Formats: sequence, C-alpha cells, structure tokens
Amino acid sequence: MTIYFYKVDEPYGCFSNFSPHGIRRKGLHWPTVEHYYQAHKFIGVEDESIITEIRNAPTPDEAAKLGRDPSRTIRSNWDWVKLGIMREAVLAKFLTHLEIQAILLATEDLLIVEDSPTDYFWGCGADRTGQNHLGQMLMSVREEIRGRLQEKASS
Ligand SMILES: Nc1c(N[C@@H]2O[C@H](COP(=O)(O)O)[C@@H](O)[C@H]2O)[nH]c(=O)[nH]c1=O
Repeated sequence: MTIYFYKVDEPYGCFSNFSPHGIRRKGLHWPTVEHYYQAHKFIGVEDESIITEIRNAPTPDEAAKLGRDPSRTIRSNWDWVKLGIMREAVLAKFLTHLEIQAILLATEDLLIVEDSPTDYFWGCGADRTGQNHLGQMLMSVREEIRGRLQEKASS
C-alpha cells in the first residue's frame, strides 16, 4: 500500500506543507511549513522585507504566491539549500505537533507520495514518475523521530 496525499482537506492532508501546523524557528513563529520554505528563498537578497511579508501572509497559498512571483529575484544558491531548509521545517512540524506525529508514525514503513499533479520535484507529478522529494523527506523524518523515541525509551 502507498499513501498518497496532496490537498490539506483530503486524506493525510496533515502531510502537506500547507497544513495549519505552525513551527517556531530562531524565535519566530511561522504559520505553516510553506510560509517558512517560501520566505527562505529570499534570505540575503537586496530587499528582505519580502520575508516578513511572506511570514505574515494570511494563507499558505498566499505565501506560495509571493514566493513564486517571477518578478522577484530569489537567492542564487536556492537549489543547493532548499532540501535542507525544507527538512528542517518538516522535522520541526512533526516534533511540535504530537497528534500528527502519531499519524506519521502509524504509517509504519509504507511509501508516502506527494500526489501533486504538477510538481515533479517535491511530488510525483501527473504521471507519477516524479522525484517525490517531499514524500521521501516525510519517510526520513518518520525514521528520525522513531529513532529518537526509541533512544528516549531506552535511556
Ligand atoms: N501542496 C501544494 C503544493 N505543493 C508544495 O509546493 C511547494 C513547492 O513550491 P515551489 O518550490 O515554489 O514550487 C512544496 O511545499 C510542495 O509540497 N503546491 C500548491 O500550489 N498547492 C498545494 O496544495
């Protein structure tokens, strides 16, 4: 069995970066992982006010829209750093919100796939041949949390 997810209001919607599970990083609150991810496209760029604008966006869709605005220049090393930034945020999300941590752990060793019809990097794309980096990340976070809990139980 494979777990497919995409929209927040569909099964396993809590695995989406758009789910309403905030994280705290370096003293700041981020309403969703998507807000955090999109804002980090602009660290070190000339006008960093966009970072606050994205953090304050009323919805993750609005944050993504701002982050994807083609008229703005994103940091030049984005493709090198985006996986690390996303993992940090996804791990923080599942360490913070125990009710969704339980949902993630209950998937045991099942394959998790972001069933995005358009995204062949984070998701599987329309024909399901995409790289599924978000699904892979969720499985790696699942493994890490499982290890941490085992360590805690045996100490
Ligand atoms: N879930 C979901 C999306 N997918 C998310 O989009 C992000 C990638 O953004 P980018 O690097 O700017 O292309 C990443 O968090 C991926 O999981 N996109 C959407 O427009 N709506 C949605 O409900």
